[in-house]
Amino acid sequence: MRNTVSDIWKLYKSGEKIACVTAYDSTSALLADRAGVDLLLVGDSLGMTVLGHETTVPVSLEDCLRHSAAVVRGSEKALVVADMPFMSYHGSSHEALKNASRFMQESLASSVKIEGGEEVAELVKLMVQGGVPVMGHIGLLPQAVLVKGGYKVRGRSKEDEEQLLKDALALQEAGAFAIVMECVKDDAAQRIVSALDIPIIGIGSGLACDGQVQVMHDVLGLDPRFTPRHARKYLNLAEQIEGAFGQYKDDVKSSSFPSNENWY
Ligand SMILES: Nc1nc(=O)c2c([nH]1)NC[C@@H]1CN(c3ccc(C(=O)N[C@@H](CCC(=O)O)C(=O)O)cc3)CN21
Ligand SMILES: CC(C)C(=O)C(=O)O
Ligand SMILES: [Mg+2]
Repeated sequence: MRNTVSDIWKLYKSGEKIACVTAYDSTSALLADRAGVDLLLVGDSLGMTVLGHETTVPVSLEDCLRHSAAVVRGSEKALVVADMPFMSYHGSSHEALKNASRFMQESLASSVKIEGGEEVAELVKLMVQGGVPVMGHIGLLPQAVLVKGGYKVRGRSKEDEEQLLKDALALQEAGAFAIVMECVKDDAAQRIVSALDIPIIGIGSGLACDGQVQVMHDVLGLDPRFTPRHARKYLNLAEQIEGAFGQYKDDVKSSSFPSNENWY
């Protein structure tokens, strides 16, 4: 039986850390699921990691729906959270709710995630009332990269720390089942985690968080172009894959592939 928000709360209440990684396709979802990862996030980071965009801004609703469906098909146990992409929850609450329901009904995701704090709390409340489990996302908000002028660590000033705490409390009050907290300075992060009664899943926000989320490509060392400081590379897949492709290419060129067990 697939994890529900209750299973995630059980982990939180027992003090067991929640392990979350992004997934974008059914094969990697299957592997992370078998490894026992609690929660799979179909991040709109797929725009950068999979589709080759420079930011997550060009990612469409259709992109996210298709990849979410693939992750659901590949996994059995993990709770699947689908990121709602840029501007898919800003027009009107009517449109936002309609878009959220497509993740639940077409992709069969178990929940959605939206970026923002106080400003999206009312919308979170409406989604939860409609039966959509919602994960919040505070701190560094990649969808705001163009208005912020870059990716900046949050919680460096006292005012910013207060705002982040207000945002977290507003999301909790609105009924979010958990919150991703991205790139928030460690002391601000600790304060927010202590003040909240729902799991805070950190990325680049220190050890106090109730769980951690990382981008799959960063964990696997799959993208030779970029790895943020907050990631730990458990493999250097980029190097291994490039090596394997090179050997394959050489074998084709030299006619050492295929051999008789490879033909019919
Ligand atoms: N592969 C990948 N991993 C991610 O974690 C990730 C994505 N892509 N794409 C979407 C967002 C963007 N993220 C980012 C992007 C840049 C920084 C970055 O440049 N950080 C600086 C610190 C900046 C500061 O000090 O204010 C660093 O040095 O790592 C961090 C997170 C996190 N997300
Ligand atoms: C980095 C995580 C939290 C995310 O939102 C994504 O992968 O899109
Ligand atoms: Mg995202």
